[in-house]
This record gives sequence, structure tokens and C-alpha cells, in this order.
Amino acid sequence: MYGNSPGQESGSLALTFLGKKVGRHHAVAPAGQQRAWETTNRSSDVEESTVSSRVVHAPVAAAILEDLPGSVPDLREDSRRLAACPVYSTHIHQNPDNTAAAQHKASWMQRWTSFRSWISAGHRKQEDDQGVEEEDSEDVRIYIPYESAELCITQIAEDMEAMKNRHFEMVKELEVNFQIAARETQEREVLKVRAHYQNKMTALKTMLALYQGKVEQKDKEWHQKVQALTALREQLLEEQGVERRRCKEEAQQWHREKSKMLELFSSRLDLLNSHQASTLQELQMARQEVGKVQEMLMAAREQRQEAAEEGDSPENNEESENPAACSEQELPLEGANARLEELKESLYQREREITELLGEEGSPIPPPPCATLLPVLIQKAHVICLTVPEARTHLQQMIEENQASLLQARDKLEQFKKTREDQIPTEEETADPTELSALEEAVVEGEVIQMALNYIRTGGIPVKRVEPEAEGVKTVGQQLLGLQDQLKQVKEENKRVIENYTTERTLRKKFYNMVEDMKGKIRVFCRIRPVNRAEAAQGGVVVVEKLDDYSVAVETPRGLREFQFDRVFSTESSQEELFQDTHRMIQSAIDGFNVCIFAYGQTGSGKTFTMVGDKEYRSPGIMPRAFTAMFDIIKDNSTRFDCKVSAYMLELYNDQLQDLLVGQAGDGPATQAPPHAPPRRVEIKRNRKGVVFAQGAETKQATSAPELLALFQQACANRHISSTKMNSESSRSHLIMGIMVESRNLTNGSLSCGKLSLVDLAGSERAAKTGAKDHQLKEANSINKSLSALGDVISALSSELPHVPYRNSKLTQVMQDSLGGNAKTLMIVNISPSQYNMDETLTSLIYATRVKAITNHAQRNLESKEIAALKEVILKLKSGQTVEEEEV
Ligand SMILES: Nc1ncnc2c1ncn2[C@@H]1O[C@H](COP(=O)(O)OP(=O)(O)OP(=O)(O)O)[C@@H](O)[C@H]1O
Repeated sequence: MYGNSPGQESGSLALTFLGKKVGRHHAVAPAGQQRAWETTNRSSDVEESTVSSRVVHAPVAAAILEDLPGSVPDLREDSRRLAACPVYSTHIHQNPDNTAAAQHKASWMQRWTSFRSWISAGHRKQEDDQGVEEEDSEDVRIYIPYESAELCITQIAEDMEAMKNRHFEMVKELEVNFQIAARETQEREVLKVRAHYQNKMTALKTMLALYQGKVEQKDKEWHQKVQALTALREQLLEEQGVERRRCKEEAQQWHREKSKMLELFSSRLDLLNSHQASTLQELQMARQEVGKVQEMLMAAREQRQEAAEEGDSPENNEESENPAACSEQELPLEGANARLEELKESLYQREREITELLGEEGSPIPPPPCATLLPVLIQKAHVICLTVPEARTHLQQMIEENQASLLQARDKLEQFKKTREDQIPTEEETADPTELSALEEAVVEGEVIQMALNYIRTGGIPVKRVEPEAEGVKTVGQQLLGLQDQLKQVKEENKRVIENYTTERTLRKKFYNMVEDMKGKIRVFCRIRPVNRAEAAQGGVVVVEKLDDYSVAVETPRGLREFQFDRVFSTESSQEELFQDTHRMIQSAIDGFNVCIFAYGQTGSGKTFTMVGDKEYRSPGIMPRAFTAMFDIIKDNSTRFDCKVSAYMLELYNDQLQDLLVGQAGDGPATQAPPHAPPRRVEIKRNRKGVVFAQGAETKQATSAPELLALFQQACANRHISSTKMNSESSRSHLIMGIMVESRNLTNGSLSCGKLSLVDLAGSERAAKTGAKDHQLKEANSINKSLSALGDVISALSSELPHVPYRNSKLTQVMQDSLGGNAKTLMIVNISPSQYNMDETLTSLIYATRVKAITNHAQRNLESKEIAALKEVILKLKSGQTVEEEEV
């Protein structure tokens, strides 16, 4: 009946649970080889059915029955009994008596009941029983009537069904048990891990608190320092102002003095010229007069000579006898001589005056006699003072008295000057300078006396007196020079103070950013691109300025607006510089963190340049550099970690996710899209930990940076790019690249799974500026819509609203874990420096500032060796694979 006929397939179901093999071997005759059942079915052919039933051998049946523990001994006994009574078997067969059949049926029923009870009891066959039973097996022939056989078959079928169900139940039960056990183990592990990390977290929190305390303290100190420096700066500025005012006043005074002197000189020069002119005139006149007088004298002399020649005449005798008449004749001569003398005197006078004037102008004046006498006098007086004590006392007294009077005179002069400065000068006051000059003279007199008395006391020789005006001029000049020096010093001091202030400000911002980073705030970098040709054509006015490494300012019509970021990169900053600050994010991804780097900004602001680089990869952007850096890190740690890198690449075009890796030659036939196959549907999902993944997206493995770059380049070729007025190669879609790094610790077997998302967003644009039409306009609308949804998410997160509208756009779904999720995120806001794009720049900077306020909760995705192994087992079981004991 249960013959293992030739060609019969023998199947076995084996389940291994925690190292114990459970289940049952069974044998089922394949269709077409179940002779007994076939005979029964063809009941009209009695002869054939009889033969068929008889050719079945008992040992085979017994062997099969052995597989049904519990029933085997009964059946064996029964078969032996039946074999000993062939009449019964034939009788039953030939005489189908109802009672006998009923009895027979009852006996079979009994047996099958026991068999069923065995099934329900879940009796397990012991493998070692097999040997014993093999020994017991005998060649037994069993003859069973067809009705019974039919019944039996039905029963067997039912029982088999029951057995199958039971087996399934058992399998289910085992699965449940297994899941419970796995869950319990997992929970235990999770609890352990949680406790471990809780401790670590507490320690970290304590450290953080300590650090925060320190930072706060430092912050306070810096704040105080900054305040002190600011106060100092203010004071210095004030002093500088005062100095400036003083300098200005002194310069004005110096100018006044100069013009006064110039006036004086010019008036003296005029006087001199007029004196010279009049002197020359007088000289001329005098010469003429002298000439006349000389002529007169000559004439008179000639007359006298003539008279002398006629001397012998009595008239001459009379003249000689009459002196009065003679003197009358000489009178005009005397008058002429007197006039001559007068003229000479006047000439000398003029000469003296001219000499004096010339002497005042600069020619050396012979020292007055007092200048030679004074040192002699002082020396004598000093000697007297040395020898006569009364004279010394008297001198001391004189010095003191003079000092007092000098002080008084100076005070008076100061007061007078002050009152004159304070009051609004009236005409009378300005017109009366005598009082001032009298006071000034008194001061000068007092000073001269003081000097002289001091010389007498000390015995020094007084130096040559300098002209008071020249001294005044020299003093003003010296003062000016001194003031210039002071100004220079103050400027240098100011520069130093400003430098100190800037350094401290920079440090403060750096520490602040570090604290923010530790708090889980999203890091935001700002990059200013150079002015492009279109902007230059619009005037190229630059309104954006990098103030320092952390601040950027925009000159708006309403004034300067300053924004603070984690780093600010100027137009001169290189790709290398930018990447240096990005590098540690790559390390985090390898360490098992979920990391996201994305570029944001208006169209043409340099997002693709920042993320991808230029077309020829002469200055590669973050993405190609990240590939190299990632594999470099992996290589450096290859002795401790075994890492696997795989990537997917999508573009969000017109609100549709498109897989850029589909259709590429890759690591297997599965990656090759069949020709004319409908595009595979890619959906954005989140795993239990909240990490976003692209379901249905082609994921390709890469074993080196060039391999990954080749994949990336091929995928980029599929991207939607077209030319607009703002950018000759404008991205018309958002590019999303996910790089998964699975890293197994070779020491402890733990497994970490990190993800690096690199996103190059399409830029917001105004149709008027880009000149978008038709399908470009549709693209622009779609881009703007998704960016607006991103803006809404940013606003909700930064305002800590209870609902964040992630589901409004596919873009926000893709970025859900990066904004307010569990990722370490870096945003690079790209801006244009030109006035032409000022509005867009301001909008971008405002959004970036809001992003800075968002807090993420980055977690490391690390599993212990056991959990990782159990997960693998579950996966295998789910997919219907056999799990070996060693694997668990
Ligand atoms: N920092 C930079 N230094 C030099 N050139 C730059 C810089 N940033 C951008 N550019 C140049 O400006 C142009 C526009 O840049 P890019 O295509 O990266 O802008 P985008 O923001 O990606 O624009 P869209 O959103 O339209 O795709 C490119 O020709 C690029 O080479």
C-alpha cells in the first residue's frame, strides 16, 4: 500500500531552531506511480485491482509504517495475523459481508484513531529507534479489501492532511518561538546596548555640561574682554577725536600765526620799499641840491678869485677892511653847507632804518651791548651769591616771589583766554587786544626774570635768545610734528585693538559654532561666487562682502544686513578649501551616521559647481572629492574594518523620481534594464530608524573611487540640463545621490551602516530673468514648487511647529531625515555677489539662517555581531532559505 515504488520522490522538510533539528521525513508517491490508489479509482477493473493490491509487499509497508510511530507495532501485529489467515483475507475479499466489513472498518478506524492521536500527541521519532526497528522489520504480506483500502486512503489522506497541518502549526509555533526568542535576545541586547549608550550618553552629557560651562565661562570672559576692549576702543576713539580737534585748532592757530606773520612781513616789506623809494628820491634831490650848491660854491669861488686878481684895486682894500661885507657874501655858502649836512643826516637816518628793517627780515643783527654784558653780570652775581649768604637768601626769596607772580600771571592769562573762548566775541573785545598782550608780556617778563634768577643761582651761561616769533613758529611746527606722531601712534593702537577685537570675535564665533554643532544644529556654509558675465553686463555692482570667516554682509537700500554662518567662503575660495571643512562628514558616514550634504541657492549661484565641479573636472566639487576621500579612509582602516560601498542615484524631475542608474552596465545582469521595459517605480520610504531610502532604485556596488566616479559620471549624463538666460548649463532637476557604507568591525564583528546623501538642488528662478518658456517654464514651476515646499518645511522646523509638512513634495520626503531627522547635515548656501541678484541673495541667506536654527538628532547606526547575525537569519527565513545551525 505505502510502497516506495521505483521513481518515487522522497522529500524532507527540516527546520533548524537554535541548533536543534526538528521536523519529520516523509515519503510521498509521485502522481502516476501510486498504483494502489489508481486501482481503487479504476474499481470496475476488479482483476487488475486485486493483482495490484497483492503485489504490494509487506516489508515495504512495514518500512513505511515505521515512519508512523505509534501505529507500527499494531499494524505489524495485524499484518502478521492476516498473513496467518489467508482465508480471512480472501474471504473478505470474495464475500463482501457487511458485518465483517463493518468490523474491519471499525478495527481500521481504531488503528487510525490511535494514529491520529499520535499525530496530536506530537510524538517524535527517535533516530536511534531506526536501527532497532530495522532489526524488527519482517516480510509481511497484508491483504486489505478495497473498501477498507479506500477508507484507509481517505483516513490516511485526512491524517496526512492533519499531520501536514500539525507540521505547519509546529513550524508556525517554532517560528513564533523563534521570533519570541530572537526578540527577547534582541531586546536584551538592545537593553544592554541602550544601557551602555545611556551611560555613555550620561558621561557625554556631563562632559558636554562641563564643556558648555567652560565655553560659557570662556564666552563670558571673552565677552568681558570684548567689552573692555570696546570701552578702550571707545576711549581711544574719544581721545583720538580730542587730539584731532586739538590738532585742528593748533593747525588753525598756526595758519593764523603764519598769515599774521606774512602780513607783518609784507607790510614791513612795503614800508621798506616805500622808504627805499623815498630815500632814493631824497637822495636824488639831495644830489641835485648838492650839485646846485657846488655850482653856487664854484661860482662864488670864481667870483672871489676874480676879486683877488683885482686885489690891488682900492675896492678890494675896502672889502678887506670891511669883514661884514665879506661874511655877507659867504652866507649862501653856509646855507648850502647846512642844507648838505641836513641832507646827509636824513640819508644816514634812512640808511639806518633800512638796515634795521633788513635786519628784522633775517640779516644778522649785531648783538646789543646788553647781550654781552648780561652773562658777565650773571656770573658776577652768581659769585656774589656764592660768597655772601644774605645775597643767596635774598636771591631765593626773589625766585619764590617771582614764581608766585609768574603763576598768577599765567593763571590770569589762561583765564582771560578761556573767557574769551567761551564768550561770543563782541566787536569791542576783539578790538581790544591790549589787555591780552599786557598779560602775555607780564608772563614773558616773569619767565625771563625766572630764567635770569635761575642762572644766577646755578651759575650757568644763558644761551642765545631766540626771536620770540621764530620760537613760536618752531613750537607750533614741533607741536604739529609731535601731534602727527601721536596720531600715528593712536592709529597703530587702534589698528591693534581692531585686530584683537576681530581675532576674538572670530574665536568666539568658532566656539559658538562648535557648541551649536554639538547640539546637533545643521551646519551651514555660505559661498559667494565671482561676478559672472551677465552680471557684469548689468553693471556688476557688488553688494555682498565677506566680513570674516563667519560673517557676510549685504548692502541693501535699507542699510547693511549681516548674516552669520559656520563658515563663509569668498569668491577667491577654492574647491579644496571648501572640501577641507566637509571632509569630516565623510568620516561620519563611514562611522555609521546618516550624513547629508546639499547645496541651496538661486539658479546660477554655483550649486552644481560646488557639488560636482566644472565639466572637465579640472576643479572637482564635493562629490568627486568625497568619493576619493571615502575610499582613502576605507583603505586606511582596511586592517580593522571590512567596508562595502554601494550607491543609488536619482533625479527629481517635474516631481517624478527617476533612477539614473537604470540601464547602466554594472555589476550583474539585474542592473541591465530590459529593452522597452516600463520605467521602474521608485518610492521614498523610511526605515524603522527614520533613515530615508529609495525603494525600487537600482543600487550598484563600487570597490574603488574611480569606479564610483564612473558610475556617477554615467548617471550625470542622463540628467536633465538645459540653457537659460541665467545659466548656460542650468540643472532642471534635483540630483540625489545616496552612498551606503556597510562597515564590519573585524575585531568585535559589529556592523555599522552609514549613508552619505549628496544633493544638488535645482535653483529657484524667475521666469522673467531666465526667459523660460514652454517646457522650461513647466520645469521652473515644478522646481519652484518643490523649493517652496522645502521652504515651508524649513520654516516649520525653525519655528518648532508641531506639524512639519514633509509630505507636500517628493523633495521634502527625500530630505526628511536630513532636516529635523537623524542625519548630520551640511547645507551650502550659494549666493551671487551682484546687486542684480540682491533680492534672491537675501532670500537665500534668510532661509539659510533659518536652517541654522534646526536641530537634528544624529544617531550612529551600529549593531552588535549577534544582532547582525540574527537579522541575517530572519532575512533568510523570510525568503524561505535553510538556515544552518552554525549560522545562528
Ligand atoms: N565659486 C565659483 N568659482 C568660479 N566659477 C563659478 C563658481 N560658482 C559658480 N561658478 C560658475 O558659474 C556658473 C553657474 O554655476 P552652476 O551651474 O554651478 O550654478 P547652479 O547654481 O548649479 O545653477 P542651476 O541652479 O541653474 O543649475 C558656472 O559656469 C560655474 O562654472
